[in-house]
Amino acid sequence: MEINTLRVESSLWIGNKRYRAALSGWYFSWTELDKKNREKKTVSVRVAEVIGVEDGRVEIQPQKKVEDTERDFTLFYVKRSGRGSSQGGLWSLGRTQFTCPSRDLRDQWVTQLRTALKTHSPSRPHRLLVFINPFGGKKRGKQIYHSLVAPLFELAGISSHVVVTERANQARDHILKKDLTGFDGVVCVGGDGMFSELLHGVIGRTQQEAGLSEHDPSGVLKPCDLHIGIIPAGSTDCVCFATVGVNDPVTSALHIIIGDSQPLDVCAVHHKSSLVRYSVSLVGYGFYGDVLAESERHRWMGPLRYDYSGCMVYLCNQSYQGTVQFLPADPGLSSPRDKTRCLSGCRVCSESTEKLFPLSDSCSLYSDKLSQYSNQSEGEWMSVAGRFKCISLTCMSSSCPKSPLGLSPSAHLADGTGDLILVRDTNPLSFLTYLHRHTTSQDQFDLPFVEVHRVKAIKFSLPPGEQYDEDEDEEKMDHNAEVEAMEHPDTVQGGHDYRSSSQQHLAGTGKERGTPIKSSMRDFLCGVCCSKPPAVSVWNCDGEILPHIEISCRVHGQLVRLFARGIEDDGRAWGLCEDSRNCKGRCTPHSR
Ligand SMILES: CCCCCCCCCCCCC/C=C/[C@@H](O)[C@H](COP(=O)(O)O)NC(=O)CCCCCCCCCCCCCCC
Ligand SMILES: Nc1ncnc2c1ncn2[C@@H]1O[C@H](COP(=O)(O)OP(=O)(O)O)[C@@H](O)[C@H]1O
Ligand SMILES: [Ca+2]
Repeated sequence: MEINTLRVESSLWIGNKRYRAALSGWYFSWTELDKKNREKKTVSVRVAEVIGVEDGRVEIQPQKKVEDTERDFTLFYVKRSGRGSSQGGLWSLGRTQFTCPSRDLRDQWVTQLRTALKTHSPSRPHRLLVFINPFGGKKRGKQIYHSLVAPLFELAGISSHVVVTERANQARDHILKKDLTGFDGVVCVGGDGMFSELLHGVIGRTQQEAGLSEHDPSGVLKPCDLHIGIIPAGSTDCVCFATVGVNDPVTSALHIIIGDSQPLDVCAVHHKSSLVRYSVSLVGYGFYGDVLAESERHRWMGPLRYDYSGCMVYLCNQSYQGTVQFLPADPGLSSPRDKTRCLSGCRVCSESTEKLFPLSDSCSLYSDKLSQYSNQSEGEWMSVAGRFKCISLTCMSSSCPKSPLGLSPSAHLADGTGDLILVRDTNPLSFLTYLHRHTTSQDQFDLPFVEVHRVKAIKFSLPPGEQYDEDEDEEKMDHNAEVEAMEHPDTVQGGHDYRSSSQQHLAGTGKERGTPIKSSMRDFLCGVCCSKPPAVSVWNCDGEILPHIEISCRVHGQLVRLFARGIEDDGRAWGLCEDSRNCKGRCTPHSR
């Protein structure tokens, strides 16, 4: 073996083929040699993407098997397996078994590789707190974690403390109240609802520890240090899809292991002067609110409940009046219609980091932000009033398997802004065109009844005549929730109501609010033709129904960090662009 400060090199075998292996800088690579020592194919692995180096011949799937042969070592690393297919962004565990000329050389390689790993990958987590929702999605959370994720964590030397939740909000409360010393991150195995619990726990805890109130609508929040990991096992899994590019438990586990870090904008939703919830994907009124409210009654259908409810709500053809005020973001930086995609290492997001946290190092991040806010004039609020099919605010693209490019394909994960999409009342066919464009790469904003604005904050209010006392309405809701619980015990699992308190709160309020909550198809269709159209809808906040209608939202740039790196650009950033017929011109060279 030749070792100098820059390079370690020796001959090795893989099976009966001879290779020259070299560890230099950020890469470990091995090149096949023919009998005349001519170089053939080379494989290179980034040291930062090595998962583990083990003595002997080791397998971890389907079961762990170790054969401690003395001249061998096994390298585990990230392998990009979905290139050029519809699974771009998909990672798997690569494994190569090397045979060295002697045991001594094997020990040297293992030591050198492990040392390089520590040097080039200093921010890997060592200890994680994992929450599994056993009822999320297709109810496979426990199985997914134990069969696919735990063996990878073990291989990478990560110790994890696992909590299988027994009730909604258990994960949030655990993060808010329990001792978290020694944990480098929290991980959820579940859907967007489970992620939202971790989000609320982590943000709440960080503000508590900093002595800050979360309730001031114009207050500054402290960015959170504790990273969040998502192992997708839910219904929509939008946060995972939009930050990783695929919904795959192994890919997400590998991003967690190598300590990837993706900052994420968070929208704080307030009613008057109290915090209602945080959101990262969708704050939606009208169509998406109604779909969620309807879908809660069909939880037993699993992920299909959204398609069923989507069709039902579409048939109802409702629209709602209101006034949306918004604070536009700086148009010089980016626009929701600039046909770019926020990809791993995004320029707009990095430039925003400098704007959000000028001259910052990690210690002064928060105080810098505070002074920046206090020095900054807010800009001018704009206002749009009318009747809408839906109003959506999203801090990121909100791409998901149903909509591979998302609600706002050019939105950014970490630029401190959100995209406000206003879909005015229109005929059912035009609205269907709008919805359908979410499933193709056709521009859903290129329709006369749709407008989109990049914003820092919004406020929603009902028309003066439609306003009502929401507090009085909430009392009605309490009564209706009791009736609902008696009529529909199927939504109650294991003695606990599966829905969160705000969902329970709104259950059965179809008469008051614009949700077609009817118990059967007959009632439903009857409701479509006979009943008076409802005046108000509900807000869907990342899959939770909000207990208020008049709300204000503010985007907090890069408030949390995920174990992710954004979508890697493998030429498929526009989803369908390997197929020029479907691309419809949106696959512009500058977007790649
Ligand atoms: C004609 C096909 C139309 C497809 C329209 C797809 C739009 C998809 C936009 C998705 C935005 C997702 C934002 C994320 C929300 C999640 O946080 C949240 C919670 O997720 P979890 O249950 O995993 O915890 N999910 C949701 O609120 C679900 C929203 C899903 C809405 C899907 C609506 C499907 C609509 C189908 C309409 C069909 C009309 C057909 C008429 C003949
Ligand atoms: N053990 C549990 N029992 C009931 N509800 C739970 C439990 N654990 C988590 N939840 C709640 O279930 C809701 C849905 O979970 P999620 O994992 O997002 O699945 P899905 O994507 O199918 O909605 C979340 O809002 C979460 O708060
Ligand atoms: Ca954003």
